[in-house]
Amino acid sequence: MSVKQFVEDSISGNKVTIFSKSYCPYCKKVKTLFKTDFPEEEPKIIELDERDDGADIQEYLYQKTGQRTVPNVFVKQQHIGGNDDTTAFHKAGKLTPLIKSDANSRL
Ligand SMILES: N[C@@H](CCC(=O)N[C@@H](CS)C(=O)NCC(=O)O)C(=O)O
Repeated sequence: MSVKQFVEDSISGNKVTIFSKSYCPYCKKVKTLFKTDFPEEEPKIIELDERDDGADIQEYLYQKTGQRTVPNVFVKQQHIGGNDDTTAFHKAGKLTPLIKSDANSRL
C-alpha cells in the first residue's frame, strides 16, 4: 500500500486520527485531551517514529495539509491541525459537535 493510500484510508476509516510521535509532548497533550474529554472515542494513533515509512507519511501530510509538525489531527475527515489548533477548536466549542455530528456518520 502506498503512503498516500495508507494516510487516506486511516483518515477515512476512523472518526479521530492522530499522526503522532511517541516522545512528542504536544502529541501526549492531544492524546490526553481525547482520553479525558472523549473517553468513549478510540482515536486511531499512528506513531510516525515507530514506522519505517514515518518520514514519508510526514512528507505526505505536509503536502496534504501544509503542516509539517506532529501531532496532526483529523476528525471526521476534517483536518483540525496540531495540539494548539485542536485545543483552540475544542475551547471554541467546535470539537464536540463535530464528533457527535452526522458528518460521515458511518464512522
Ligand atoms: N504548536 C504545535 C507544536 C508541535 C511541535 O512542535 N511538534 C514537534 C514534535 S514535539 C515536531 O513536529 N517537530 C518536527 C518533527 O518532529 O519533525 C502543536 O501545538 O502541535
